[in-house]
Amino acid sequence: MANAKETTLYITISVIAFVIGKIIIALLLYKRWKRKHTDLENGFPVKGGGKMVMFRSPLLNSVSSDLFMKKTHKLSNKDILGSGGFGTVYRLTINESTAFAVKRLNRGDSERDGGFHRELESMADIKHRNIVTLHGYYTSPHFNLLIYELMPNGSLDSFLHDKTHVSTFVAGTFGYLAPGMIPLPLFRQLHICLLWFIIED
Ligand SMILES: Nc1ncnc2c1ncn2[C@@H]1O[C@H](COP(=O)(O)OP(=O)(O)OP(=O)(O)O)[C@@H](O)[C@H]1O
Repeated sequence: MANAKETTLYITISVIAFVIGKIIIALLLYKRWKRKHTDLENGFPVKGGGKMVMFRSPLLNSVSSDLFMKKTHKLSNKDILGSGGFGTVYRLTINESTAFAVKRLNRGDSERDGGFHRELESMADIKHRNIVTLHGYYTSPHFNLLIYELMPNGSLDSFLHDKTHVSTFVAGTFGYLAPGMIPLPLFRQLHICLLWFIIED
């Protein structure tokens, strides 16, 4: 009788220990999943654990890195300005008078990391009024950011190839001609001249 009681006790204790063990494992797995899920909300880790470097830029230095990162975490698809070969560019608005273009490059493979370093090296060395200014960068285990001056009118490429812009440009430059009347080769020549002026300047 005593043996039966002892056996029941052992079985009960084992079952309780097994259930508690399972609950602890489930809680740990849930915590891990939740952290991962929250981290990647909007594609930007909430706790980046990264390093932000601001170049001697009065504009970026006027913004604290905490505020900058807080705003960065709120970026979503509606802030996307465009995408390139290596990453996505977002409009980051700090306040009514301050905004940046932030290029996000995901990490994970050497090609992407290499792209970030190449762009950083080349852009950090260049300072020209016709070339967009790199204000700083942010690097973290999940992604890198390049912080650029915002070009509110978009890229030269979209200006030259987007039909709406072309029509506006043509109509503005040759007001006496209807947009559709400019022959393409002439426009191509203007295109080349414009680029030549920019490079020569
Ligand atoms: N400083 C900026 N201000 C405003 N829009 C920008 C800025 N930089 C990039 N963009 C927008 O984001 C798009 C993607 O830019 P990004 O530099 O990533 O690519 P790309 O230069 O077109 O190509 P690649 O990455 O292959 O060099 C551009 O076409 C442009 O519309």
